[in-house]
Amino acid sequence: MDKLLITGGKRLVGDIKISGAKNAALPILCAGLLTAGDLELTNVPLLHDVATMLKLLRQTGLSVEQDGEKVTLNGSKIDKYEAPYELVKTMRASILVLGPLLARFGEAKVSLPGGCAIGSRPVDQHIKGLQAMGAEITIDGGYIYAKCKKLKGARIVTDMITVTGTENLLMAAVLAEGETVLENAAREPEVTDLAHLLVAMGAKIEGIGTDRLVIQGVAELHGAKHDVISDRIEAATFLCAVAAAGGDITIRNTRTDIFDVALDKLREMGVELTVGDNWIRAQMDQRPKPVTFRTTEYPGFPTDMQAQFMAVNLIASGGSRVTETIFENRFMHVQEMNRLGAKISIDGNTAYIDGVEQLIGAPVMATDLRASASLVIAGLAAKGETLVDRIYHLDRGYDRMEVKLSAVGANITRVK
Ligand SMILES: CC(=O)N[C@H]1[C@@H](OP(=O)(O)OP(=O)(O)OC[C@H]2O[C@@H](n3ccc(=O)[nH]c3=O)[C@H](O)[C@@H]2O)O[C@H](CO)[C@@H](O)[C@@H]1O
Ligand SMILES: C=C(OP(=O)(O)O)C(=O)O
Repeated sequence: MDKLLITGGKRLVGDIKISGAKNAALPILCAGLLTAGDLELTNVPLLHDVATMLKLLRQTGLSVEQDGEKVTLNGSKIDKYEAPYELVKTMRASILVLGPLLARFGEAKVSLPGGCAIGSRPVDQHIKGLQAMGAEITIDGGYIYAKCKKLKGARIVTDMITVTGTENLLMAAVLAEGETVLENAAREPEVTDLAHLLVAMGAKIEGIGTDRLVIQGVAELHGAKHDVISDRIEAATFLCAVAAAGGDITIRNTRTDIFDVALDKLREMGVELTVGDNWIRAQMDQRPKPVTFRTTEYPGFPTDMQAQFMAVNLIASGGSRVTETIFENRFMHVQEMNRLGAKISIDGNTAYIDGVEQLIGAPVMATDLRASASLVIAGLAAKGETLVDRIYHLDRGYDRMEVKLSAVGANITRVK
């Protein structure tokens, strides 16, 4: 099993190119199920989750051609409407085939994703929405069986804001008969990116970027070309790395308008930011100042950046509070951080961090994707060697993180 060996204490200097967003690429690849035409996608990140999604989509009969970050899909020969447990268990986003398969082919059999390290993560809202559109849904043997000759538009109010729930229902609604209104829709930039692709395929969607999406179903969708939005979570992760380790880096191929809250927090930490049209320069030459925050849905502070910002707080010049409101178990990194000499205590969904002057390297274990990233950041700031185990979590969502970090001067290598 691969591990990352980090010798901390190096300043980070240079340029890093940000990849396409995992959380946009995954639903967008599933949109290939909605049309018999060609979808030509660029800026598709080279991630394990993308490879898993392509494997899953190939099993349905979808044709996939991949040339680096360019992926062309053709859905004219799909004849299997299933997502098996073996693939779904490794990637929850597999649930995103449910809406498109049901909408275009009238049936789908998708394994229930189950929980994961960060929480129980039910998909009841996906099911409730599809039922409102007329789908007959049964659960048997760990699988969701969904049937409906033709989905019908409906007004759907989800109990909470759900990102993949909104995406699944959006992809179902574009081929449903009549009007669907999705109230309480997620506004994450990745949802918006999917909506723009669907419009390019001929879908009729109003309210893109708001919490009320109004969709007029169309009989069929055609092919389209689309450049996947850049990954704001990857971008923020590297900015946190420089906040913790110090240095002067410029991230490129990034959007600068979709993570204001994170940029504000970085400034509060003492990072000097210069923002261009598609780049951000971050300079840090002081001990970080502590920042207190609570995670919420977009445009609030993203749960997917919680662990990385906590990693910077570990060495801040004072105390901070981090409150997680989206997932019930997203503090698995805390015990590992404490092994590096951090001082964190947890009370309910709030972590209290007492900044220490210096972390000391140690072997640590990654428990989920962003926890892994946070341990890498802590390792870059720590004195001595940190060995991060179970980095298959990291590879799910970061394109060769150690290569990008080495290129800006980090002492980090992948070991077997
Ligand atoms: C592939 C992808 O895009 N993953 C992102 C997506 O996950 P995902 O779409 O799974 O997360 P959701 O937005 O659905 O989850 C938000 C909250 O709603 C709950 N919930 C959700 C659906 C449902 O049917 N019932 C229910 O109770 C969840 O357990 C969680 O507590 O959004 C999360 C929140 O920004 C991010 O951390 C993930 O990186
Ligand atoms: C939680 C995440 O992803 P997923 O929903 O794919 O598990 C994440 O990207 O941090």
